[in-house]
Amino acid sequence: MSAQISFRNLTLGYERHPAVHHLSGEVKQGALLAICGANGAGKSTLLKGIGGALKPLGGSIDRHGLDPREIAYLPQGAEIDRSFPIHVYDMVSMGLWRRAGLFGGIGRADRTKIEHAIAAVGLEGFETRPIGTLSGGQMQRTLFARLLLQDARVILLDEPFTALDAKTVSDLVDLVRRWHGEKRTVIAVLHDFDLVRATFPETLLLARTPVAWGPTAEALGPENLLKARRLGESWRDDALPCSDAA
Ligand SMILES: Nc1ncnc2c1ncn2[C@@H]1O[C@H](COP(=O)(O)OP(=O)(O)OP(=O)(O)O)[C@@H](O)[C@H]1O
Repeated sequence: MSAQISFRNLTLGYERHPAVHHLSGEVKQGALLAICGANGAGKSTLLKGIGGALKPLGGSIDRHGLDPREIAYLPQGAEIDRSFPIHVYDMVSMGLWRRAGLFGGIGRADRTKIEHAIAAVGLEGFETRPIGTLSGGQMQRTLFARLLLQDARVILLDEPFTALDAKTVSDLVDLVRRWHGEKRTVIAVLHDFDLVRATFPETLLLARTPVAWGPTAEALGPENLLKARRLGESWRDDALPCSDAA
């Protein structure tokens, strides 16, 4: 498989303070990659960099000509405004916006796609529910239905299964497996190592710098986890990029 996303000595951060640095490597087309690491390790920052919301402070990200519309991004739950007055059906239909355009209108074929996506996540009957009244699991199912409609080549998921019950996790993991079977590239930030070991063949263990990147069993081996923990004890949020600190 050829490279979908390549990193070359990448530094990402905020106000010139790096949150991810010295990351080099490539994500192959069709990869199913977990990003693991402690709180503050730079995982969400890296997803934002891949999605293009954050520009590198140093080094580069090469998306190999991928149209930005081909990248779908599911942020952490806390970043989603549930007070926005919108129904499940309309929220899911937003998955079509990038392709149809905001004022493109929704035709009969699109309505069928929306209905299928809602059915695929088990939310039939919830179409007219305001999203503010959904449980956490129902909301996450709604967001996965929106991702289904986005039909993107690359899917970025930030802690997609946090605070969900076992049935919901199992249903949503099935969708991730389906995307993988369709040769889409899926990159997910996850804290549940058992889930990662069972589902994700490849893992990047991050502690601001990459600790390990490869087959999950090796990347999450005891030595790497210990190294990641040690690195985590020495982080400073006011650190400068290495080029400035030298
Ligand atoms: N918008 C921002 N402005 C300034 N600093 C930020 C911003 N977002 C994140 N950071 C900092 O960057 C560092 C990495 O944060 P990031 O959210 O990428 O970590 P994470 O590995 O995803 O953590 P968690 O597991 O807690 O979600 C942290 O020190 C965080 O405080």
